[in-house]
Amino acid sequence: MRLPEEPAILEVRHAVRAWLAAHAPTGPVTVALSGGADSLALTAAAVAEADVVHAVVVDHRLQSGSAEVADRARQRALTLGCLSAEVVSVEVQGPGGVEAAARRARYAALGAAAHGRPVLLGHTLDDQAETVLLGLARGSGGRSIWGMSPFDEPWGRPLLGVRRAVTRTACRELGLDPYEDPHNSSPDFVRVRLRAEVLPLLEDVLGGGVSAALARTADQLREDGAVLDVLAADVGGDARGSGDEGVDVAALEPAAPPVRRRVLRSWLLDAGATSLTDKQLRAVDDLVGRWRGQGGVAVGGGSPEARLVVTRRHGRLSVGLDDRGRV
Ligand SMILES: Nc1ncnc2c1ncn2[C@@H]1O[C@H](COP(=O)(O)OP(=O)(O)OP(=O)(O)O)[C@@H](O)[C@H]1O
Repeated sequence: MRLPEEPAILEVRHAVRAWLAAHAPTGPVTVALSGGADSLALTAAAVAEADVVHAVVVDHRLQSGSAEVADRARQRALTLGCLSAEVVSVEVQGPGGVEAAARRARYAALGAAAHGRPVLLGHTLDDQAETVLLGLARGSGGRSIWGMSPFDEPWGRPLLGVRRAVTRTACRELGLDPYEDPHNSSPDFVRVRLRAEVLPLLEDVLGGGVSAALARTADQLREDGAVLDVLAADVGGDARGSGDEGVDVAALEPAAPPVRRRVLRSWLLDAGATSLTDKQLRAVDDLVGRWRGQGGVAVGGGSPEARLVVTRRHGRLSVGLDDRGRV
């Protein structure tokens, strides 16, 4: 299908072209197509810009008629010029609520269907702004306000600089009527209320440009954070030794606290810690940077009978299970 030379679809194409040049200059790509405006515009632009495009549509089977919605998206992908288009049905189950379970199932299915190709997702600048605001408000650590990365292999997000309104206009220019997921307008979802109520209010009070500013801030923080990650990988290589030998305090202590906490965080996650809080991480770091012979620090993880505890002995930190009464 030949695309019209209209401003919105040209903007989407430009974004996809720039992404391909930076991350996947040759070869086929997979597009994750929900049938919504963002991924429809993305698919059309990808077909125009990439060598070969395969589309994958995930049917979560959570609403009646979902198979028809998925099949319509599949046919659209073929009409737009994708070389192949398949629907993958998934079983949505497991912990953490339906939304989280659907996301897990979706990413697993998309990853499996991609056969090693980059998978392009239709997240826009507005999605990025919502993600950053959510992370900021929940206070779940610096990393949560980095937002989404343009390329986190295999996941590619070419539209992070494109407004949602542009993808909608692009669909109109293409004569496509995108699927409107009823969840996207249900006030039961925090993200929907952020989109419909909070961000417009912030834009009004602060005089506009809030979404773009949030997205820009995320980009800057992600770049800064990546530098700290590299430093932490270096220090961690010296301090952690091999296997479960624990952490050598002398190798870790000279590093700056944010670097130390990164090393400790990845060590603890590898050791099975879960839901690590900033408070716990700082208490573990105190065993390094503010040592005064204090006792062990319990962190999330372990089992109902025994908790995971970090202790310092003979210049090394170690982590192990301790029964609940002891520390
Ligand atoms: N059912 C689906 N099938 C294929 N791809 C999908 C599907 N749903 C979403 N996607 C892909 O994910 C992108 C983001 O979708 P959406 O914003 O609805 O998901 P989200 O749950 O907010 O994202 P995330 O899962 O990263 O939090 C879409 O533009 C599309 O590329």
